Amino acid sequence: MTEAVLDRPAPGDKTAGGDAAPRRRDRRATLLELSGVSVSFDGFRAINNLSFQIGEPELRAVIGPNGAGKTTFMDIVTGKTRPDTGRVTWGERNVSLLKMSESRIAREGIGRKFQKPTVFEAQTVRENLAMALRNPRGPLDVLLHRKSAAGARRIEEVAHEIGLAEHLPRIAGELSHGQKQWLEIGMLLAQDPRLLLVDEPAAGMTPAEREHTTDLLKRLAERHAVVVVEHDMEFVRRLDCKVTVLHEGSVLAEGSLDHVTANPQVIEVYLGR
Ligand SMILES: Nc1ncnc2c1ncn2[C@@H]1O[C@H](COP(=O)(O)OP(=O)(O)OP(=O)(O)O)[C@@H](O)[C@H]1O
Repeated sequence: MTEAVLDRPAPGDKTAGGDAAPRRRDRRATLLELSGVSVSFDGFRAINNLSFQIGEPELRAVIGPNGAGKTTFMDIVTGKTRPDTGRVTWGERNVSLLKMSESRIAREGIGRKFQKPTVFEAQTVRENLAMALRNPRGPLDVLLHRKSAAGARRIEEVAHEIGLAEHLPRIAGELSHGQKQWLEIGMLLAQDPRLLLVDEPAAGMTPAEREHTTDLLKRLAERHAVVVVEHDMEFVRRLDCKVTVLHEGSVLAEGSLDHVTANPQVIEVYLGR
């Protein structure tokens, strides 16, 4: 299935009437699709006939009260939890993720960032990014040499993207909480993911760090599918993207934040307890 999107013109695009004018872009293809997915833990249905899709590129916020199934959704997509029923398909060829191991799913291009940063504290920012690089080793030294030069370039690129280009020689343990979060996002980027699942990126950040994180996620979503699970509505508002509200393991509402927060059922779920 595809969906039409509005986008900014590409650099150098003279057909769209100037830099500020949005234009209709190629239709966005579905990258990930969950269909009729259910999973129970000891008879309790944590995910209940869940169906939804993520396009590429796209920025999507997934919200919902405690216990709505947000973490379990990510566990299913990354292969940590296997659903009892339903389909989870991926990419142009709609391959099923359900039979793949967690490491195979990661190699397919699905990266997950947990809430708590897990960078290697004793290593430098550069070393952290180097360890994360997707770096298949071939038998020929000459090729290895070329790869390491390319790797160094890629590290610079990623560091620039996450705003840590000036911090590459620093020990990761000395970074601020926000910088560690960006480094970890960079470590995901180093593996060239197509889909990034990001769990509560704004938690514990200063206002300035939150702003940087908003900008970073929005920029990443120009080229990747980015799914942000977040409790903080102000942060979600700033992401300015489509929102999926989960409740009791199903989609309760979907659309802009204004649209979903005007939904009486959503209000009931959030405030009626
Ligand atoms: N391994 C498990 N065993 C038993 N119950 C589980 C397991 N994992 C999740 N659950 C239950 O499934 C439901 C959904 O949990 P989940 O962690 O996905 O919700 P969530 O939306 O991420 O919540 P929160 O916002 O609090 O993190 C909860 O009721 C939880 O207690």
